[in-house]
Amino acid sequence: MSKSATSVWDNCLTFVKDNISDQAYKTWFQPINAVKLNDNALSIQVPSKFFYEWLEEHYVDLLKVALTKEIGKGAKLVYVIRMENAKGNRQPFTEKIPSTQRSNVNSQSIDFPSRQKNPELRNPFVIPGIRNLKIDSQLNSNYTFDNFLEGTSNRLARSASLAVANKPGGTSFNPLLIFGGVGLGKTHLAHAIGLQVKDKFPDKTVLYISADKFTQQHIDAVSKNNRNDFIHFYQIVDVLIVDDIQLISGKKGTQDVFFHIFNHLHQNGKQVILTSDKAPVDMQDIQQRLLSRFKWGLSAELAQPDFETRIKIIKNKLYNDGVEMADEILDYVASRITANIRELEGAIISLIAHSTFSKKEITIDLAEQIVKNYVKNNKKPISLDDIQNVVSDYFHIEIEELQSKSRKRNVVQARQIAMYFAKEITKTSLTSIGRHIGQRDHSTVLHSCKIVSNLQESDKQYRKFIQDLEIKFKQL
Ligand SMILES: Nc1ncnc2c1ncn2[C@@H]1O[C@H](COP(=O)(O)OP(=O)(O)OP(=O)(O)O)[C@@H](O)[C@H]1O
Repeated sequence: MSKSATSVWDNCLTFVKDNISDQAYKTWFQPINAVKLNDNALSIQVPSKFFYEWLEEHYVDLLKVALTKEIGKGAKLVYVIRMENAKGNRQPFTEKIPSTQRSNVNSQSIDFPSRQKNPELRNPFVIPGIRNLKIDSQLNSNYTFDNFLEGTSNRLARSASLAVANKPGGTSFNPLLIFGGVGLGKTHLAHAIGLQVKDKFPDKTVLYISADKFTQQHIDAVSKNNRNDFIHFYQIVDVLIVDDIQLISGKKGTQDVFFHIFNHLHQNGKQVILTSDKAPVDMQDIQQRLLSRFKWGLSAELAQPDFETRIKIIKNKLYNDGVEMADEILDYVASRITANIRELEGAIISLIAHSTFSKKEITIDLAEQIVKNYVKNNKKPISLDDIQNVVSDYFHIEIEELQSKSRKRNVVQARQIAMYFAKEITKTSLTSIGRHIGQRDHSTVLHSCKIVSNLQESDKQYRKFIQDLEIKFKQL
C-alpha cells in the first residue's frame, strides 16, 4: 500500500517527539502540516521563513533520520512556506525551499533490516538458574546524556542514541554503531545509552564490555572448556554494548563467537550497540557476514566538534569543577585543540592544576605553554578578521564597506567570497559568520557559499580570484 504524506509525517513526528523536549515539539513541530509526498520527497508546510531557518539550523539531522527511517535512503524534505500577500485581499502565496541536508554533518550510512524482528522468540539456550545471576553492567555513571554536549558534529549520533535508549531493541537502529576518531565521545555516548536504559527500564540487563576484554574472556573460556557458558552468559543480556569492536579484526575465534551471540540477541529483539574508530566499510580483517550485520542498523559518525561545541564542552567542564577562566583563554585553547575532546579536557585540567599548584593566575602565556604539549602545529589559526582583511585588501575596498549593507556589485562579490572562505577555513558556524560579516543571517551565508562554488566552476576570472586568495591565506 502506498504511503500518504500525512501518515509518513505522523510517523516522523512520533520519532521527533521522542527525541526533543515537549516544549520544543509544541513550538516547532505541531504547527507543521504535511502537504505532498512525491516519490521520495515529502513537502511540509511551515508558517514562516524564520520557521524554516530554525528547523534547518536545529533539527535538520533529526528530521533526516526520521525521514530516512520512513521513506528510505535518498529521502528529501521540501519546505513550503505560506506567505501572507502584503497587497491585501488576494490569496496567500507559497515559496518552496528544499532542505539543505548538509552532507558534512550527515556522513552516516543507513541500512535498514529487510525483515521484521520478532521480540517474542523464546530463548532456547537459557541455562536453568542463570537468570538469577547478578550482572554488573560495568557502566560509568559519569558518562550521561546530560553531560554529553550537543553540536552539529554529534547531533545525529546523539539523537539515534537517545532513540535507542528510550526504546532498546524497538527501533530500526539495531545494531547502533557509533564510529569516529580518537577521543570524540564514542565510549561516553555508549555508556549514556546504557545508563538511560537502566534508569527507564530497571529490569533490563545491560552490559558494557570492551572488545579487548571480550576477546580475553573468550580465550579464557576456551582454555577452561566452558565456551558454551560464555556464549549463554552473553545471550541473556538485553542491551549489549561492545566498545572498540574494530579490535576483533583478525581474531577468527572471537569473530565466530560474537557472530553467534549477535544473531541470537538480534533475533530476540535485544539491542546491540557497537563503537568503532572507523566506519564498517573501512574495517579490515573482519568476516563479511559480521560486517554486513554491523551495517544492518544505523552507523552514526561522531565528527570533530566545531569551535562552538568545543567552547561549550570546556565551559561545562569548568562549571562542574567550579573554576572560572577568562573567555580569551577559552577561545585560545578551543581554537588550537580541535581534533580530540579528551585532549581538550586534558589541556584544561593541566591549566587548572598548574595555576593551582603554582598559585599563579591562568594567563595566555601559561595556556600557550600547555597547549604546546597537545598540538604540534601551533600556528595561529586564521580568524574571521584575517579573512575580511585579506579579501577587502585584495578587492581594494574598505572593511567597513564589506560589512555594510551596500548592494554595489563589487562589494557584494567580495562579501560573498569572504563568507565562503570563512566557512571553508574557520569552520565557524554559519550564524557566527553571518553575524561577523555584515550582520547577515545564516541562510545568506549558505546562499553566498553556493554562489561562490557555482561561479568558480563556470567563470574563469572568478576562479582566478579564488585561487589568488587561497594562496594569500596559505601565506598568513
Ligand atoms: N560531546 C561531548 N560533551 C562532553 N564531553 C565529551 C563529549 N564528547 C566527548 N567528551 C569527553 O571526551 C572524553 C573522551 O571521550 P571518549 O572516551 O568517549 O572518546 P572515544 O571516542 O571513546 O575515544 P577512544 O577512541 O580513545 O576510545 C571523555 O572524557 C568524554 O566525556
